[in-house]
Amino acid sequence: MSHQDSDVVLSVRDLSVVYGAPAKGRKRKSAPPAVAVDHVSLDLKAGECIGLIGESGSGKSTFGYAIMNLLPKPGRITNGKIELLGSGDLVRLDNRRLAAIRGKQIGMVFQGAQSMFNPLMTIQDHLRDIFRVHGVDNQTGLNEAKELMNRARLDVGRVLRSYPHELSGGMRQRVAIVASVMMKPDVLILDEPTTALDALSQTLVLDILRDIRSVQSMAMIFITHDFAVASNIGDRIAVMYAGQMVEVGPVLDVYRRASHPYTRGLIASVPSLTRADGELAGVPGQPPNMSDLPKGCRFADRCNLVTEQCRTRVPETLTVGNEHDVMCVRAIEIGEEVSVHV
Ligand SMILES: Nc1ncnc2c1ncn2[C@@H]1O[C@H](COP(=O)(O)OP(=O)(O)OP(=O)(O)O)[C@@H](O)[C@H]1O
Repeated sequence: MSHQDSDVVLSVRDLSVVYGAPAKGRKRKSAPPAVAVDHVSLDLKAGECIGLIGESGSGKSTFGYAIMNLLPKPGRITNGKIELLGSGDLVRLDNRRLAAIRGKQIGMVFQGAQSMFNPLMTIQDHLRDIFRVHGVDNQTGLNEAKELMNRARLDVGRVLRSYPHELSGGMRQRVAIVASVMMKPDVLILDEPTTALDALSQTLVLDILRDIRSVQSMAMIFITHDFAVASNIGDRIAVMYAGQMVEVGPVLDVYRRASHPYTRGLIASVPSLTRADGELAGVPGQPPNMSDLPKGCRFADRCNLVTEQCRTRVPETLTVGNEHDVMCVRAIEIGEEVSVHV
């Protein structure tokens, strides 16, 4: 899903990620490899925020880790390109070059970012490490960090002296954000940065991200399973289902004219996203097994608009509006029907 644009900072083309070792010889005893991200393309423009949503297991985190070229084993990129403006194809860079780019040109705040901290080091020690890796003078770096901490409503003096366990989860998350934007990356990937936080801390983190974006131009991919959060922070929404990007478009367009039945289900699930049994309220059923995918559309078994051809034909991506792309054979009629009702 892509629209060539001159101000694109990150261009992902046809990216596939598999968990599992490649087959050796004819007989395979281990489980077949699971395709977690399957031929996904996405362009991120300078300064924009894409809210990337989807159920657990849809491949959102894998997509984020793959962009950083930091996949946990046995994950591996089997296809595609990740072009970062000015740095080339990240898939093909060596580790030394990647280490220099990570943090400086492209940053990531991980799911449960608290684990990024060494319990034996103060926050100031952590920051010093970052300055050292990127060759930044200690005092200059510290001044920059202090300003960002103020923006993140953190008590600078106390936080710098503290060990990670002395801070609350929300404070650690805010420090993680400060640490990841300190080098002013062009792109920041945030993997569920608000999931483990209470409602107040969630709102604060979203406000802080907005505030930081207003002073330093930075494109973001904000991964979440929550449509409301994605539409609150995002300029565009990207919806992943079973390793594929099934709908991408500007927030308002997707909201008003959701054209994939899965996206419609996600919207119908807001605000009570999941039921007690873990199913999405608006989308009954479970995603397919990623090691044994169906032949046609991956959503067919859960789709209330399924037709015979959906079970045999892999859907193409259709453009239903300006920068609004949908992977469903019925996207155009579904979009028209929805817009009549809003
Ligand atoms: N380290 C791993 N080893 C094997 N399979 C994995 C590994 N990590 C993820 N997977 C598989 O890849 C698929 C995508 O997982 P991923 O964590 O990227 O999804 P997600 O949308 O980020 O889910 P969540 O919202 O729960 O984080 C799933 O089928 C998952 O089981």
